[in-house]
Amino acid sequence: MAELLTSAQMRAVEQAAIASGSSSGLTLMERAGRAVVDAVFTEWPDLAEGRHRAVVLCGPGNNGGDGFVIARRLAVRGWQVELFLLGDPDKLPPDARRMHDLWAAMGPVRGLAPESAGAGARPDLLVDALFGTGLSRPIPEAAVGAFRAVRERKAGGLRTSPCRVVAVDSPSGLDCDSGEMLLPALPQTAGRAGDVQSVAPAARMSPDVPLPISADLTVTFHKPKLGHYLGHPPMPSGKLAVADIGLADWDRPETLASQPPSAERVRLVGRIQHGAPMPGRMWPGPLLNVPGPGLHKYARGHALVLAGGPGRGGAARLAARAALRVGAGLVTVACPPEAQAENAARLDAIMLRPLADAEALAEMLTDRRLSAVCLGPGLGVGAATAALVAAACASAPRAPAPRAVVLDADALTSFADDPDALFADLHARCVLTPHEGEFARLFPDLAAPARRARGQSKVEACRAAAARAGCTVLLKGPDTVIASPGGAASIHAALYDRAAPWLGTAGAGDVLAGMIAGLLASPQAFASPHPHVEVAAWLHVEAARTFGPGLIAEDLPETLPRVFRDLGL
Ligand SMILES: NC(=O)C1=CN([C@@H]2O[C@H](COP(=O)(O)OP(=O)(O)OC[C@H]3O[C@@H](n4cnc5c(N)ncnc54)[C@H](OP(=O)(O)O)[C@@H]3O)[C@@H](O)[C@H]2O)[C@@H](O)CC1
Ligand SMILES: [K+]
Repeated sequence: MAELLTSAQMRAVEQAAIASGSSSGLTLMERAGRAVVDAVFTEWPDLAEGRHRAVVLCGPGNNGGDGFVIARRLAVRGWQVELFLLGDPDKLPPDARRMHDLWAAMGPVRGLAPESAGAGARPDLLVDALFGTGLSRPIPEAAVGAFRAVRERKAGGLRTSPCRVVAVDSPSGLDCDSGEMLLPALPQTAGRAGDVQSVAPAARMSPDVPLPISADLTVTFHKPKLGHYLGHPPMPSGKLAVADIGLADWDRPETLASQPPSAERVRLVGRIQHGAPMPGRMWPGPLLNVPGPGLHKYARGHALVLAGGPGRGGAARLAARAALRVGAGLVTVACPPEAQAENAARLDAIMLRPLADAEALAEMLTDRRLSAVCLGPGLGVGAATAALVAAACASAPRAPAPRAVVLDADALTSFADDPDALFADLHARCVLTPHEGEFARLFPDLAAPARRARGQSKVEACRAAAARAGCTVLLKGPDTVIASPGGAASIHAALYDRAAPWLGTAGAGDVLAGMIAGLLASPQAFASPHPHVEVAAWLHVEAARTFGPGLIAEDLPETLPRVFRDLGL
């Protein structure tokens, strides 16, 4: 479970190292530049041999300082390096100025402008050292223009090799806290492939708009930043490499993957901790609802999944199947009496009970062995569903822990007119699993357009939603965010080498709700649902990736046994 840092947290670690006297800013900058060059050669071994051509674009801060180090190190290897600086050398911060001077003794520093940057033959490598963690507003148009001008240079002579782009710390324009691209409004251009059609001021509003600045490889330092993992593909960072620049001793210890996360640091859900994959018995093993030797099925909990009327039971059956496969000892589907025949024909290991209304649910939930309830998928939008939600939440037994309640789909939308009525029902063992549309109905002021306009990230918005709701909220997307009322937050990113595009299929969300319910049904589950929700998000994507192309929602629960075997469980 890797940690993700905000720009401010990264600066604090850097400052702690410098204040200790163990490292100077100059040393860190030298290590950062060296790490980028090493990462380039690892990624593109053909560049490690022989002499090549590079264009280095340097910005007005320490990101630019790293660029001067890279230029010097490439030139020392015999590369032909052109360097352009945005801004006045006399205004560079001291460490960057020192690196500027070292480079200036080796080669020219040219002012950055699209015209000058566009002249010359296509380089083998474009180094984007314009802006990093210090970005505070949309980048200047000249920076975007110069970047594009270099990229569009024509190949010289017989060369046909591509221009690879490496970004130092982040592709310039990426807000390292929110993942938004802070770009200037650019003029509409005439429909050529790769052209910018429209870029809203200050933000890339749609994943369909091509990015004027992006990288093939981004090399960030010490730990990834939140912004690298927030957003939709294609990710402007391209591929992400994290370079050790000797700051580990000045950082705090990470929370254990098997424990709820702390409120201070956002964590990236996954098996990687301290740069290496954890064995399955360390994570997610301890958070799974697995059979112990000699344990009764009730020791793994009993999940109840509510289903809608005739012809609408498929979503609940998917959720129920997922709850059973993920480890609940027993799963019961409760449906309106008129849908009983349909469900009976489709269920075997999953039990079935008729359920007329909210009053009947309250009565059913006097059975304390029902340790988790999942409701929403296919339930229908309206007052009847809202009443079922109230009954499910109100009947939480106090001991040993309140019953877990997972609310998805129609259970959320039924409160679109009165979200406060939902929040009044919820307790700390509830989990809401909205997609962006459902989230917008419950938290209109935290929805994507509103939060972007305020410069608020998806993580901050989800934290605010969890605090308001008083329970854990999982906000779906390729960059799923999980937040709990105390401020704990995680990102599960189905991005980069964990992309799972075939997960965009009908019913996949119902399966996720069922997986969460199945894990939380365990009497051994933590009081905080957060770490179990993290595991469910991970298993969901892992099952999709394990199954691969052609996936439909039914395949997700059926792939879980293979995922568990692959984990060595
Ligand atoms: N932390 C570490 O451990 C290490 C950090 N290192 C490196 O330092 C980088 C962070 O450096 P940084 O703090 O100087 O910020 P950086 O991204 O260069 O930009 C700041 C400059 O840009 C300016 N500026 C901002 N936005 C602007 C805009 N839209 N348009 C125009 N100007 C704008 C801003 O000006 P101001 O806002 O003050 O007016 C300021 O001059 C980090 O990403 C990494 O590469 C490594 O060397 C070693 C280890
Ligand atoms: K950069």
